[in-house]
Amino acid sequence: MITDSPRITRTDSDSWSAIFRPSPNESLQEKQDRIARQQEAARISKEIDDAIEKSRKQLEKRKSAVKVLLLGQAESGKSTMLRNFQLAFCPTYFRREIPIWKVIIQLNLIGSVKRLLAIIEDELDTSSSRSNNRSDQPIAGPSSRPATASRASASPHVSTSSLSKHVSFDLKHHSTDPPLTQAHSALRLRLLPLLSVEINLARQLLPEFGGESPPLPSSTGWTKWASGTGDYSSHTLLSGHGEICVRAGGAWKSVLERVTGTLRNPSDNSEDDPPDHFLSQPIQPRSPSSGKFNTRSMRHHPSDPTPLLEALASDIHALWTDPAVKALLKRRGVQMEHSAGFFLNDVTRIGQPGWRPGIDDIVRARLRTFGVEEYRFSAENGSDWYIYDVGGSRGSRSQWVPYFDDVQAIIFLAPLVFNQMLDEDKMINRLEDSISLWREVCGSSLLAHANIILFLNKMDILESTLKAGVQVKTFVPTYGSNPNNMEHVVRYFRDKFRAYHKRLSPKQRSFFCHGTSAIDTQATQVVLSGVREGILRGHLEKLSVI
Ligand SMILES: Nc1nc2c(ncn2[C@@H]2O[C@H](COP(=O)(O)OP(=O)(O)OP(=O)(O)O)[C@@H](O)[C@H]2O)c(=O)[nH]1
Ligand SMILES: [Mg+2]
Repeated sequence: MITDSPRITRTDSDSWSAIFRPSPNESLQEKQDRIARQQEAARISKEIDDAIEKSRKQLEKRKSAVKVLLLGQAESGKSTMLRNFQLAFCPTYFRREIPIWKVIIQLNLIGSVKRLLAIIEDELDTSSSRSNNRSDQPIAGPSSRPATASRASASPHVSTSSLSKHVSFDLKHHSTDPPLTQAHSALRLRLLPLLSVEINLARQLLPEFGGESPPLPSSTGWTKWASGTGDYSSHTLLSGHGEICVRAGGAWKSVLERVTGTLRNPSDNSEDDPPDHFLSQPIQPRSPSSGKFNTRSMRHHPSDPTPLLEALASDIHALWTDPAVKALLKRRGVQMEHSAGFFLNDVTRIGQPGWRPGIDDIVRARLRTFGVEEYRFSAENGSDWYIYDVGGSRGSRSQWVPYFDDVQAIIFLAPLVFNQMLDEDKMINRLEDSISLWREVCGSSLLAHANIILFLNKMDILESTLKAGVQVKTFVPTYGSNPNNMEHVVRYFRDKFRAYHKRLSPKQRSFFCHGTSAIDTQATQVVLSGVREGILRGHLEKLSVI
């Protein structure tokens, strides 16, 4: 049956050696050609052997590397924590990405303007249909139409379930509220070009521009530019977040590098930055004038939002600080300051020529993750780290499972935002969702071998919420009459998380918990330093190295 195999092998090898066998009457030129062919074949063969050896070594290295998974609901701060890792593990890489973050922040700002304009337009439409026969001044007065508020945190009336599910707003008319006027309408028109810039950039980023839902994350690739409605074709002002989404891969970075004129050749080693050091000191951003990304001297790419933002910064500022707009937002229960990627208060600074984001800006930027992004860091002690950043929205969670396999540690981010609802389901309280996700992660048999480290994130938001007098018991009836202060609230929820961890873990494991504020990079680096040591120690113990 298989008797002809040796014959095939012999024939192959014969024809192979025949290529290099000198012909009986070989001329000098033919001899030189033959030797050159032989040398080239040997070179290619060695290259293949080297490549095989390299991937074998890489596989070995990967097997012994530390793998950490960042888990948590959308907006829990996973990617922000990753940026803190980058700052600590590889500041050079972090610094190189500053121009990219500049565009993201600019787009976050444009997203907020877009949201503001949508609310104003809605108000103008409502009032013009109401007062068709009235004079033009004022063109809009107070209206009681509820806005499409993204975050439910103001004056809530809540239901009675364990954590509140139903929130409505106190929408009172105030006849003393300043009305919208023609001036607002004019301002709105002046700001419209910002939307074109956004659309232009989306065209750069999205071959599937105008597509529907975010693309599947399994293949590497493209960024999804999502507005609240997913309608990019229209220049009308739409409601919704205008939130930027990226899909795992990294091609989106090249697009933004092109737009910012900072696209570098991967083989370019002319970087004058010092090499990365594991957990080095936080870096200071370069001053605008010293950096090679100085925008003043640069000719802008047509999709670069910088020139338009520089030109319109004062208009945006005027709109944002306008008393009539403030009153309108208040009436509609919209608290934009609490939205992720909120930069309206910084518009004057961002609109200054040559502005370059600092670390504090970058950790406040919002870029939604789809799929799973893998990041590799090399520690100065020789250990290799793989950190996986996942998309946390409810629809993305099934994609986490393949990464559970050989992960050593999970950093689970649970923001104690007891008075906020999920973006993807406004009926579900964020903290309630975090707790049920925590229960699933703790109880997963696939993760039985992994250490789970809980970061109670967004401590700064908890603090300001409690300071504002928002009562936990309003949203979490079981909190009862416990004191409404940081110490008691944190302890209450930490104990809740700890109890589930103990009860649901398939086998006994230690409970690690830290209160964090991922936008406070200095404090976070101290936490990460301790966490890194702990993870590495556990990992080495498992490998029986120590
Ligand atoms: N105030 C405050 N904001 C935070 C904190 N951590 C993260 N944020 C902000 O919250 C927003 C969302 O954070 P991300 O890191 O993008 O959230 P994520 O968990 O990666 O979300 P997905 O990618 O959708 O899964 C960003 O604008 C961050 O700047 C924090 O501790 N305090
Ligand atoms: Mg993310």
